[in-house]
Amino acid sequence: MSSASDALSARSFVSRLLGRPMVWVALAWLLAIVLLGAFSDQIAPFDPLDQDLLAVKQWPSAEHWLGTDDLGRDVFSRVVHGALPTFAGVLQALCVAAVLGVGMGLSAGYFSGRIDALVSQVTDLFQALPLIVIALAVLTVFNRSMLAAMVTFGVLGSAGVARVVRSATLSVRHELFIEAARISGLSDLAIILRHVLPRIMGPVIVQLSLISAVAVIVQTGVSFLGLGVPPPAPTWGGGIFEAAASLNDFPWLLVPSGAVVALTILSFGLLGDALRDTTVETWARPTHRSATRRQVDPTALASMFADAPSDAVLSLRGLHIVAGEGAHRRTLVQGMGFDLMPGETLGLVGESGSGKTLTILALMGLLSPGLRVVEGALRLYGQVIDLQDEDTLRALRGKRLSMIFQEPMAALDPCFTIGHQLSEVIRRHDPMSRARARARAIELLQQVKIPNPEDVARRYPHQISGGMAQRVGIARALAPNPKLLFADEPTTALDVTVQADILELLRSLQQSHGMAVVFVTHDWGVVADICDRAMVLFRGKVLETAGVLDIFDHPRHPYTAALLKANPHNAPPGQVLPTVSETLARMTQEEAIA
Ligand SMILES: Nc1ncnc2c1ncn2[C@@H]1O[C@H](COP(=O)(O)OP(=O)(O)OP(=O)(O)O)[C@@H](O)[C@H]1O
Repeated sequence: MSSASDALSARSFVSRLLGRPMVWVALAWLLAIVLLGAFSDQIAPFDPLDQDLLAVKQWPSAEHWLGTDDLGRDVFSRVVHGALPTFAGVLQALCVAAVLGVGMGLSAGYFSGRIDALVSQVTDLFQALPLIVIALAVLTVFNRSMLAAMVTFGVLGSAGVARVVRSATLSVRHELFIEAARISGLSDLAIILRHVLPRIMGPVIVQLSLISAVAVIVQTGVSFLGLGVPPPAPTWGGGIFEAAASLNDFPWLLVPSGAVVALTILSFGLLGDALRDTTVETWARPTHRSATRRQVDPTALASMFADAPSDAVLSLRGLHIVAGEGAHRRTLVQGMGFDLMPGETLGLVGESGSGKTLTILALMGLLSPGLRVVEGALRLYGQVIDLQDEDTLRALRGKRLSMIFQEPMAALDPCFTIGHQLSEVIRRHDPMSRARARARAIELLQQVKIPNPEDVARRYPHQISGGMAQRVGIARALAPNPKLLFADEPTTALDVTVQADILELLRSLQQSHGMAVVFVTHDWGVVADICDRAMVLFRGKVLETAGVLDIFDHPRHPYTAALLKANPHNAPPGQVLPTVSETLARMTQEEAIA
């Protein structure tokens, strides 16, 4: 699932980036300059070194498009010939900064400990050194070698890249898929190249585009000081240096070389900004689905609930969720609908991938980027809501709709104590003093039967067990006193002995709070234990909905019967449990024989 959404995010990243007109302008300029430089011999009308002392300091004309300089050389030809050395210098600095910075940052972030300390000291040192003074010293020692100056700049600039890469690596290093790759025996190098590097490319590209802009400035600055490539070779910085000498009597000379330098720096800067903004929009924020949604007629929406019981807490109709666009579009949930009565627990049952989680995430307005609701409406306590309207769903989240997650730690921020996190939720929904919120947090911890709640409130999430974390997750979900709770397999990640306790807790809390609950599970034992009705899903569609006793005794759909037969709770000891597909195939054969 994560790789699919990553691919979708990458596609949406590129389309968002190219959707910015300034990116096209910047790319067009940089590409034009690179092409001019690459084909300078063919494009430049004159030899950049050819002097014509009878035509010095001329204004632009049909013969000399950008005029001539103080030695009568064609300015356009010199600018065009100066492009390639400039870009070659940028490339040299970029390669050094990228290899060194990414290498140091990845090692520091991934291995931590002594390597991290060493890299920190090296980057501190690089950042403390005065760039221009070092560059001048290098140019003196290496006889005005621009390559040496650019390599030096790349080395010193790598410190900034290393810092960005280090912090990005630290944030992905402890993700589960990295641990899983480690356990599966992948070498550190393979993990870094295959799993870490692709995840941190966004900030790395942004940083490198900014380094390119600074490389142009450094290169031009060095040439301007007369320490770069010696005259009469054409360089942009050299052009500015020569123009400065004629500033009083022929100021035009400053315009061509000054403009190309300024526009190139501006283009790298614009590209860097656009990359940063697009990275933030695509990966850090859910997509702007609500901004582009089509307007739905409120009467048409309301008419979707003509058959819904009037006293239902929540009614869902016609939910369609899709992933991808055009030829890549896949329908994941199709025409989903149900009614939930006050105080009722409805179980959503189905195999993995049947659309259970997506359904409740859509109801919370929490679908991840790349997924979208194309149709569907919700009626919540009489209020009809278009499910594409994420703003309205966001306002309901927490207050009226609450959720317990499958992974207990998912709802908890590792940086804050349990008490702080609960108080924060309480105060967001009901403004009150910190002391009162803390007392209410302790009360909630008592309600979810956490022993010694004062002590637990002072602990951080990593200092409590998985079962306790799930109790805290439940307390957090209950904090705003919701009347409707979504529970996404809240016991799956827990030890079996703890599972029963959590189920018991949920049942008693549901009764005491009078909440209606939608319970996602693939465990028939849980359905029997806690649900009033069950709804069976298959490939994003509802196959049947019935009371729990009914569904166990008289499943109407063959798939439900097959799913029940695959229930390990019913397995006769010593016999192999039939799979759902085996049972379905046998049923089809028996039907054919009959
Ligand atoms: N972000 C996504 N991008 C593309 N496809 C997705 C995305 N999220 C989920 N899917 C697909 O949608 C389908 C339904 O996923 P969902 O998570 O709702 O399944 P589920 O029934 O909750 O399964 P499980 O019991 O394993 O959690 C699956 O085929 C899944 O691969």
